[in-house]
Amino acid sequence: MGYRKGRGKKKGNQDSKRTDTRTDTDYKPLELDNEVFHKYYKAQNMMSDEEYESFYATLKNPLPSTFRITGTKNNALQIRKFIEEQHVANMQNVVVDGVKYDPPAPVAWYPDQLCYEITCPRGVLRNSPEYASFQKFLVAENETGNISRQELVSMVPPLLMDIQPHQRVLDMCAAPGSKTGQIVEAIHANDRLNEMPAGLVVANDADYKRSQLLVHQLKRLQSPCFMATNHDAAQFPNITVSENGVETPWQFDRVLCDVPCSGDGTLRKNPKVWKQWSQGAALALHTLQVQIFLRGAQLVKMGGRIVYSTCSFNPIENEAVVAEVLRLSEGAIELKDVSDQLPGLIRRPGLKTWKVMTRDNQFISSVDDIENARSGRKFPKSAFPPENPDPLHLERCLRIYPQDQNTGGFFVAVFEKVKPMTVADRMTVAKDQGQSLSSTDIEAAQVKDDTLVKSITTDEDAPAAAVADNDDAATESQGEKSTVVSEGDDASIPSKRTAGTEDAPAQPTKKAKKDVQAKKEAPFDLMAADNPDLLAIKSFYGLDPAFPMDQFLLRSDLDTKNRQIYFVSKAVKTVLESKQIKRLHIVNTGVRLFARQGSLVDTTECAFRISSEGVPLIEQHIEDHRSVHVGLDDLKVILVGAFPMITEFSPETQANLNKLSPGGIIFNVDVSSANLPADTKMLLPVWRAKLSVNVLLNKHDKKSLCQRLFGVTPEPIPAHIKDKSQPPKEPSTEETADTVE
Ligand SMILES: C[S@@+](CC[C@H](N)C(=O)[O-])C[C@H]1O[C@@H](n2cnc3c(N)ncnc32)[C@H](O)[C@@H]1O
Repeated sequence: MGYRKGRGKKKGNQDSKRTDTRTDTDYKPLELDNEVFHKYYKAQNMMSDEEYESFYATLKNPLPSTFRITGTKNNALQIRKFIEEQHVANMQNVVVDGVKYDPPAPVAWYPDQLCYEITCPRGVLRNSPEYASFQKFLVAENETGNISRQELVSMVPPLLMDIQPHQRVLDMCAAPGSKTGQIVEAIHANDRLNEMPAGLVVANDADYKRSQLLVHQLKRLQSPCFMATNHDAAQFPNITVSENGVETPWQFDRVLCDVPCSGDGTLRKNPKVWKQWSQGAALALHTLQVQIFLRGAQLVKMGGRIVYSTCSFNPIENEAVVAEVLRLSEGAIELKDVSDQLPGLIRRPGLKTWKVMTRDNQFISSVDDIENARSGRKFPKSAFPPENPDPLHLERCLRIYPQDQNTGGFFVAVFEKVKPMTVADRMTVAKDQGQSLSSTDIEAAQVKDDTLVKSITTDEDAPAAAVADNDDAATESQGEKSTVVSEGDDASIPSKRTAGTEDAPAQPTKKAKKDVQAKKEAPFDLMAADNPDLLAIKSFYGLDPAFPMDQFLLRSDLDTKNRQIYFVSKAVKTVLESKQIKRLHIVNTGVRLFARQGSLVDTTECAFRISSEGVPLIEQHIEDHRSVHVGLDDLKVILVGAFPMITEFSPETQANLNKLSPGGIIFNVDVSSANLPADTKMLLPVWRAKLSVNVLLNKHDKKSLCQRLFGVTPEPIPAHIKDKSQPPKEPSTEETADTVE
């Protein structure tokens, strides 16, 4: 159901049009209807007339909410068990105002049933104690990263990418990052004790602010394999990387092109699209979509997989783009038949023919039908159906319609690179034959590949595209000529308040081409393995001798006092060592493992503490001589108190703390008696000062944990300590790490 603030009058015949019926003095219901939309899609013959009525009617109903359980499979299965036993079991007979509501249920086609659907309306969530308790659980687990709220159909593209943990993956249009989250999780699916994550996930977006949102979203996953970049995907740069001493063009095992689109598949979630929808939106985006997909096809390795997706029903953004890129790739990529994957997911075949509509709502079958040459440029030739579609196998595309399984709409197509397409591909073939090229030769040859993408030009007069999300004001101001580009998963965009950023601004396609980087990022400099700080850390914490000491980064604009040390995967390191690294606009990479204590560290052997986000990664690789096993009572002391004295802990913990010299330690908390999913591990970074200790969590995490486990709010940090503390300058961390004696 859609609401917008304001004074606008309802248009059209209200008797024949279904509208949202909620009444609220501040809000006017949005009209859930659009005659041109209806005419346009009815004419596409996507389904029978009867089914079409059901399709159209379903679009007016609110969307059920869905979430997936994240993390390694073992952990995820434990959480599922907990949900079933502790929540679903209690929700079998929820009755609100005389109506019985079904409990949340796993989605049958989702692998291992790790995704749940909640169909009851929002009011029930608030008015049923069982649902309210479940909702509280979801909020807490969402914060810790154990679950992720995401629209169901948006989960499909990453699942069809068939990602293996060692692979290199490029997500070309990634913000706000719902699908990137799934990709990162797939890369870490096999994380085991003493095994370093090996893969690489590059999450690119042309919009710098949205890239920052993405980084914020992905932070909770803390992956050393993750890198965010800021480029127009159609011009994603060519760089070479050294692989076993051989200069090799940088390519990926998997590429996702979840391109900007008109977003009418999200109508159930974004009702404002009803009003904004126009036939021109898809036409304005078609060429950019072709460019991005083509560039993605160039960047995928031989034998690699590329997935193209939109949250639009429009064949101009879907099959027409697929047909054009298949034509341009000259047989190098093939549409894959994935009908055996995700059994149970109802999908319909791609269209082989479709109709194009003019601004005055007339259907035309070819560009030649347009008399005016200038408006002809607004109708790219490739937007029309191909003359001979059969060899393309467009039926292998997946169309997901709302009425089939009560979801949003989505389009997905899966491809494999079967023949060389670029110089990079030809080099791979040559490498297999023991030949190699110099980086200068590779670069010269790459110019030819670049020309292909650049030769596909967008219409200079095309209307600007705007990103549609939950911010009504942002989209209402776009006016008639705007094209709505939906990110599909606005549920996962942090609110302005929590994200501390503005919602995404309009995203004009023309501007997006310019690779404008809004802010100059601090460099991501690799540290020498024998850096004195690293050696001090290694010996103090007892780092495993096999730990890769050459994968640490320093963001060198930070002063020495608050120095932050980050860790990256081997694959990220290889990229950072590229001779052309300056071409890549990196927005973020690396997990912060260590941070230098700002002050009062003279008494310690090592001034670096382990950061909270680094604990899960490092704890398997350090000796446990800096670990202290504690129970829930001790946990309460450290969470509730601000800098509790060592004497406030249990006698056993006091004895253990007294054995340790001042410096960073880890509290290994026994949570077996807490009402948490089985096998929950709780490891907290702590600074042990001479007489007191301090948990090194940011104040929001500390408060949330404290409230969740003990139902109380932590004591505030006394003002005289606050003044002395020197929080690190790294964005978004607010650790008050210093202690006083
Ligand atoms: C459909 S949304 C992506 C949603 C995302 N994959 C997810 O699952 O959260 C499309 C994204 O493309 C970005 N975009 C628009 N033009 C672009 C371009 N030329 N190159 C790269 N990204 C672009 C927009 O900023 C927007 O974030």
